[in-house]
Amino acid sequence: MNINVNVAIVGAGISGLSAAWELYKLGIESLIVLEASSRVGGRTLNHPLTSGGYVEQGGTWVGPTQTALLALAAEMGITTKRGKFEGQTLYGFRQKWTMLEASPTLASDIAQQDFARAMAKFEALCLTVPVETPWDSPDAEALDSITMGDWIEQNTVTDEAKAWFEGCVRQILSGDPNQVSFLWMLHFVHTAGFYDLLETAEEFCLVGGTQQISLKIAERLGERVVLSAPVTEISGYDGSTVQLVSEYGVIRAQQVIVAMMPKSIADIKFSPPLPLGHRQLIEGWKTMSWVKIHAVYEKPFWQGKIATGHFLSVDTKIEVIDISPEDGSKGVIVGLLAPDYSHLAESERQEIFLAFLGQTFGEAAQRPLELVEFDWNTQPWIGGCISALPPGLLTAVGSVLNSPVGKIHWAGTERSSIWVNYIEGAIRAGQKAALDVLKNKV
Ligand SMILES: Cc1cc2nc3c(=O)[nH]c(=O)nc-3n(C[C@H](O)[C@H](O)[C@H](O)COP(=O)(O)OP(=O)(O)OC[C@H]3O[C@@H](n4cnc5c(N)ncnc54)[C@H](O)[C@@H]3O)c2cc1C
Repeated sequence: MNINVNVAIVGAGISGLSAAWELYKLGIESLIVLEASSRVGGRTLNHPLTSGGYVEQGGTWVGPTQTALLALAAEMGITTKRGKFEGQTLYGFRQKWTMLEASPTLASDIAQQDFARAMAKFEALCLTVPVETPWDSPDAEALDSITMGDWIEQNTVTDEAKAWFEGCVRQILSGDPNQVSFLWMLHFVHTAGFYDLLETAEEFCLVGGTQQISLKIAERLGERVVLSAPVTEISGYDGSTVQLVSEYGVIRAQQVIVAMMPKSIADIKFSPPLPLGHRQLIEGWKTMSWVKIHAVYEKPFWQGKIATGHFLSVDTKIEVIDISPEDGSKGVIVGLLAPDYSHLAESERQEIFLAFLGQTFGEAAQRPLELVEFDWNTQPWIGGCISALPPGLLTAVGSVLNSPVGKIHWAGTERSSIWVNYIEGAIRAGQKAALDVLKNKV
């Protein structure tokens, strides 16, 4: 099949679909969205429960400053609900659970003071990194020459503060602080505002799940969204018409938006080859992800008996959060397990997880009605939750991140300068790419 369109979009995650929806509303009806997998939503995915309802395997939470996401959800008629049960996070290190003090004083435990001092220094440094051009930061090269793990090591004195800091970073990164550039990490956090704001990113969920946004946009775009159509080749982007090859057929487009996890772009053959900087950047990304497990119970029997619904163990690299519905109609705990657990057999992983639930929520938590797990580390076409850069790349070639190459524009959450790596960033990057396409006069 041969198809001619004004704009072709590669990837029907929330970024690609936001781009398509923006273009459609602005009068560009000649467009196609090509998606490799058999569903839309990418890193957002609902899973129906046998006991009724659903859980979210991917991106779930929404924060009050994520205004593009809240606006798009409202436009699609989707409302919000409570994100999780109240209670502060307990950090576990060497078998001891600790609540981190917001403002420790000189009378506080030495480790609490150590942690707070390091966090204040980290936040102050975050603010020096421009969100649009992190490579222009003062001392950019020095900051990009070390890992986040190196910086924690150099800036904490006590074992506890070091472990808690690593735990905090692993929580937002879903991976190892020793693999990512310190400059990249500062930029990541600054695009959300500052560290404390990251905690507010779990304030709400969407009723029906975040995948609803993509499903509803796809419904409105109808046949313009084509599933099971991986793009394998993009050619002629330096001329007047771009040609995209997919199992669906050959598509000729005036402009293209590639809205995928950057690492996956390496699977597409470009003719002519992309410029060197773009290739180095695409190949350099690291992808990382938790294994996400939901345990479902008849009732949240632990509520009222324990101090909090949120435990983050630095020792085991497991985090568990009570996300039971507010009306108490069932109990639901979500577990986020570090990528290290991806290599274990499912039964072994679940045994460890259930034992952990028993220790934190009480012995009965070892007997859920249903246990549902999803490992993003092993998914085709996506292969992770977060894309991160190792030391050196952001200063060497980061400046090409958002530059179009001929008729190709880039989207996907990694291209955003606000809430990068979150759904908010994905929507903003999609909407920006749509406007860039329009500026280039379709
Ligand atoms: C476990 C987990 C928990 C998360 N938690 C949160 C959270 O609570 N809050 C939050 O805001 N964010 C969260 N995120 C992150 C959020 O889900 C992502 O930032 C966002 O969904 C990314 O959207 P995207 O459109 O940029 O990319 P993607 O969703 O990755 O979309 C890219 C699409 O491109 C497709 N594709 C790949 N290759 C090709 C090809 N060759 N041809 C055609 N199509 C192709 C893919 O199949 C995919 O559908 C989480 C993610 C995960 C995995």
